[in-house]
Amino acid sequence: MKIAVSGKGGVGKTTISASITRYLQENGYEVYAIDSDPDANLAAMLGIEEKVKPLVELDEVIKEKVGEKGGLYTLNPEVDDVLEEYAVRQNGLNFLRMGEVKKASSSCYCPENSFLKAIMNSLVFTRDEAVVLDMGAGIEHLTRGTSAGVDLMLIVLEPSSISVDTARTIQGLAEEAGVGRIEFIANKVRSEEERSLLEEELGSDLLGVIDFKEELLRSGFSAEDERELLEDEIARIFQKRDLFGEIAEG
Ligand SMILES: Nc1ncnc2c1ncn2[C@@H]1O[C@H](COP(=O)(O)OP(=O)(O)OP(=O)(O)O)[C@@H](O)[C@H]1O
Repeated sequence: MKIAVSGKGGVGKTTISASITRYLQENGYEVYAIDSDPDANLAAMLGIEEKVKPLVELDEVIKEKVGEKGGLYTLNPEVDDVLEEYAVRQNGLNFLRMGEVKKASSSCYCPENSFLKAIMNSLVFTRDEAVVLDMGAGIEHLTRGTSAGVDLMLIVLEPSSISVDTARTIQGLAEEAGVGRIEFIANKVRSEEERSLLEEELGSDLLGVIDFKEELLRSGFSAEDERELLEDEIARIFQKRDLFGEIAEG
């Protein structure tokens, strides 16, 4: 199962990706958490301190494994040299980092795209494995190639019309790209009024709502504390609707 978390900058994608990663891990999945945003701190939120080799270096290796014409490549957690070299692994969690992509021109995301494409389309995962991809803000990377293999696109938004508009744009691109399921999570909701407006606006596309956590405004919160705060909310959303189970069942 491949899950991508997207949305406008700063809406909470990384915190939500980290919470989902832990939720899935606690529910018995082998999780591959991939940080595709060079500015994000998914590692810190998952309590990972080790340096992780960036996956952009792996582009050639993937091409070699799947062949120039494409093909399938199954990551094997027991023996895989790729995981040994590029992942930090602990108890059912494999943390991978995309790394900084040198942009040849402002519109070229070639190495990142080709790797994302390989990982999303060529890698085969079993029912007990889940990929959680924390996507960078912006929509340039949302092409057919990179999104076609995604089973679930979670679009995070805040209660603002700009954030809702961006979410709808991402939804359109993801639909065009052939993503199987697309769901919205509204984060940082401060009042019943905001909640009702979002419910009205998004209808059945809205999977769940997470309240604004005033605690996070206080200093002294670590990245892990931050994730823990949202983890219960994520558990509540996915206990109400077992989307992961539905996807695994096909
Ligand atoms: N429910 C919430 N209540 C209050 N603050 C929140 C909530 N969720 C996330 N935040 C805060 O919002 C900020 C941005 O969160 P996060 O880094 O997860 O967003 P992002 O979408 O990944 O950002 P970027 O696009 O910059 O990578 C963080 O300071 C985080 O603590």
